[in-house]
Amino acid sequence: MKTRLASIIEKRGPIRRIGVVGMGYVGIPAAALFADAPAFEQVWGFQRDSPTSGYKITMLNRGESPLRGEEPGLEDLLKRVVGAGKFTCTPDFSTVSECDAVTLAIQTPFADPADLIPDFTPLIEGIRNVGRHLTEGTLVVLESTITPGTTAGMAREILEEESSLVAGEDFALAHAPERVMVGRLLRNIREHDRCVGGIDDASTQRAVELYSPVLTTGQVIPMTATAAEVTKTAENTFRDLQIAAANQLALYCEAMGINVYDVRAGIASLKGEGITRGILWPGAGVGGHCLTKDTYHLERGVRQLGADALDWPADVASLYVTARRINDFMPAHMLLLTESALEQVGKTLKGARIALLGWAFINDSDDARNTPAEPFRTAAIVAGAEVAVHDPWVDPETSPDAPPALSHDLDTVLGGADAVVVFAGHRDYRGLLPAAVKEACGCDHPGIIDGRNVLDPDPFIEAGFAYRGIGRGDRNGHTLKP
Ligand SMILES: NC(=O)C1=CN([C@@H]2O[C@H](COP(=O)(O)OP(=O)(O)OC[C@H]3O[C@@H](n4cnc5c(N)ncnc54)[C@H](O)[C@@H]3O)[C@@H](O)[C@H]2O)C=CC1
Ligand SMILES: CC(=O)N[C@@H]1[C@@H](OP(=O)(O)OP(=O)(O)OC[C@H]2O[C@@H](n3ccc(=O)[nH]c3=O)[C@H](O)[C@@H]2O)O[C@H](C(=O)O)[C@@H](O)[C@@H]1O
Repeated sequence: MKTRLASIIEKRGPIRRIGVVGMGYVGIPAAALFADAPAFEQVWGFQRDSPTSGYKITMLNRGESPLRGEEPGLEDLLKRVVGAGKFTCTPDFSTVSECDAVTLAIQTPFADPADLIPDFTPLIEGIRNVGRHLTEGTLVVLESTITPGTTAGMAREILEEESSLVAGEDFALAHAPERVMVGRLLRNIREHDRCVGGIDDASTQRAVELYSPVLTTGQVIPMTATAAEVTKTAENTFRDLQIAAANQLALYCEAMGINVYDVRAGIASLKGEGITRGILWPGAGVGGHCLTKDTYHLERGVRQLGADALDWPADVASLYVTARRINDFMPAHMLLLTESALEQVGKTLKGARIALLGWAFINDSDDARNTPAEPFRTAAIVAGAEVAVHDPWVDPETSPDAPPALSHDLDTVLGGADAVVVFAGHRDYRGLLPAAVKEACGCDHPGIIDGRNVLDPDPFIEAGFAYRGIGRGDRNGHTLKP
């Protein structure tokens, strides 16, 4: 028996006209790829004309990308689809009434990182605007990373309230999370498998029809909307968990006086017969706007959807939240290593000048969102140190996350430093030479603290540095060379 919705969709025919709400890192490449697919005839990018992002509308209608950083292929693709008249950006939501499908890729930050409650205000505004112009048979897809239960809960309620239509009967509703990484947005959308979940089968099938034409090697994986929400938040939760396991092992190896990278190589050598130990890399901490929040979306989801049904051992904390605490501890450990190196040369954090190398949260990138270098810098200043920051990738003028006095001049930042602390594994730091660093610092025994295993300790120790490294229990207790 065909459902009412399936009949309405059949009468409406194939998806031809698409709306994408939110012209950001996710929405722009998604809209451009929809516009480039022969299956579709028109795509609108709905971008609110806000003081911080309204400028994107004009740029996009000129075929220019407003995104920072290199995105291979994006500018050419935008010029092609804008030139062909297949993509238009607009702040006018009334055009939603012409769309067969509308996706929402709006940011979902935390109002205050301390309470880890998501700020859904922008998303709610977007959902409301879509609801106001929603027509029968339209598919609505949430792409933002959201707390499990949001699509079938809050989003459904708002859309129904604004449209006076019923989800699952008059319109289709689904969640299709994005798995892109900045710097490879187009490739990731085309090649990653895409989890797609509707609130019912007809919604799921309609969403499969929407995403299939833009995938090249990726496959569509159909499931329910809530399962898709859990998939997205859990895959980042598991990555954060794996990193925390590597960080815990690094702390143990430091305490036992051994080299964690030897242990890591040993563990990773166990392969074959389906046995793999995907051990990730320990480091100075976990940043970004995904791994730092998605665990808490998952935790909130199980509390909202399954609190009464959850069977869990008494007085045992969530493994996932514990992993977050371990990763968030790493900047404090970096400060302890810095203090230890300074003590070895008769200095204290108080009054010391620290050269912090690498502000971005990820190697060779300008993205500094939630960088672990921030809590380190704050704690070092509270302890009485002066901190100079170097990062050749982060633009002090345009990056919203740049610290005060960030410099691109390494010698200036190193000048007078009592300790040099590597926080991001930028390729720029892999070639640091002890003699040059020592000359720039201008003291006999600088401290060198390696948070990303980019330096070979021995040449620095031989040159008289007080070396410390994450997981380098085999070197952290070295004697100071003259
Ligand atoms: N950036 C990334 O690498 C990834 C992001 N995600 C998720 O995708 C979602 C979007 O993230 P980004 O694209 O990075 O955010 P973004 O901040 O780059 O883009 C969001 C855009 O939506 C616009 N916007 C906000 N409220 C609006 C409204 N009511 N109406 C119309 N436009 C509105 C903003 O002005 C902005 O241009 C988030 O939930 C994020 O967690 C998921 C995977 C990867
Ligand atoms: C499961 C997964 O791989 N999720 C990816 C993740 O990308 P993200 O941009 O957050 O970068 P990331 O490589 O996870 O790094 C996050 C942080 O973790 C640190 N990190 C990473 C790997 C590692 O072995 N050790 C480590 O300390 C990095 O230095 C960085 O500070 O989150 C993205 C997202 O959800 O936006 C997602 O699209 C990406 O595919």
